[in-house]
Amino acid sequence: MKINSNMGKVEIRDQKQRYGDSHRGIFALERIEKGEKIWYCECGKKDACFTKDQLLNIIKKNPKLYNFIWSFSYMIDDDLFGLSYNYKDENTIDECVLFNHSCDPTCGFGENGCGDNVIAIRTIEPGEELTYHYGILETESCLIQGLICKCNSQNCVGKLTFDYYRDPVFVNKYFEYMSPYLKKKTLEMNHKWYSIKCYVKRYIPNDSSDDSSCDLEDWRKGLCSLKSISQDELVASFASEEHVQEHMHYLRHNSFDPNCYIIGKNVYACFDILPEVELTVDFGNDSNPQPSAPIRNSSSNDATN
Ligand SMILES: C[S@@+](CC[C@H](N)C(=O)[O-])C[C@H]1O[C@@H](n2cnc3c(N)ncnc32)[C@H](O)[C@@H]1O
Repeated sequence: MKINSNMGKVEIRDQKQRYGDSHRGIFALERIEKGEKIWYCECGKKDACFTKDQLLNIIKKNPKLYNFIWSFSYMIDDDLFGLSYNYKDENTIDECVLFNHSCDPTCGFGENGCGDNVIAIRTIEPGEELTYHYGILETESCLIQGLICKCNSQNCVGKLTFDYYRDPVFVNKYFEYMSPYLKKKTLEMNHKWYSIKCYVKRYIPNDSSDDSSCDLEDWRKGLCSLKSISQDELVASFASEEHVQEHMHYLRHNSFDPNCYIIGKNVYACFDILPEVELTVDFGNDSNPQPSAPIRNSSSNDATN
């Protein structure tokens, strides 16, 4: 198998005993020093990109692609996933997609993020597996949310929740090794955050095809529930009321039957909301939307996740 490593210090080994049928992993053949560049990867530059809905539509039409898409798509932005152009043939561009996750990883992304290189974050001895923490690449709305980790490390968390970029201890340890997207998400936490119950979704225009890598940046973005949200539960919170103004364009105006309301810098649910429902607020005046603050009893709301 072709190795796109700069050193020939690594090889691909069978890992079906740990992860299941047809799983592989990347292993060190020689000692690799902390900070060494291990892998030059072209995926970020060459892969196609899709929204989650597009990926799910592709799988619906072609269920045999389920495992491939689940394993080899990765987040590059809000509701945007990179995937090999050759996905229909279940081929990847680069073997860098064979890095497995570990809760005690040996690698991270180098200077230019996952689109460029993977580096050693500590000394790696011959025979050790090369892994990175998937929390430096994925968020709560990734496809592999809830993956049961089999890394076997002492600090393995078991179920992977992918909200690690919200955790200051994790960020302190891994920020420099995160993908550009996760770095951006982490920095956004200083002025806004959406709770782990919702995510920024890209709404596909009705006339666009499922599997084209078209100009996704132009698609309308909206805040969407990821899980069930209970009445009066906190949905999103911002650093200040000023920041609500800055980011509220993600919340769609709905004067008839909004499912959320805003008090100060916080957004709450008007009633129980099911997963995959767009979150809306009555901003009052459409032409100059202002956060509305219907009188609600918010005493039971907690401004934490
Ligand atoms: C990017 S692939 C990694 C390469 C994969 N082992 C293979 O050979 O196809 C990601 C997939 O590998 C598996 N995987 C990687 N790390 C894992 C871990 N720590 N625990 C359980 N499964 C893992 C999961 O199935 C995951 O969706």
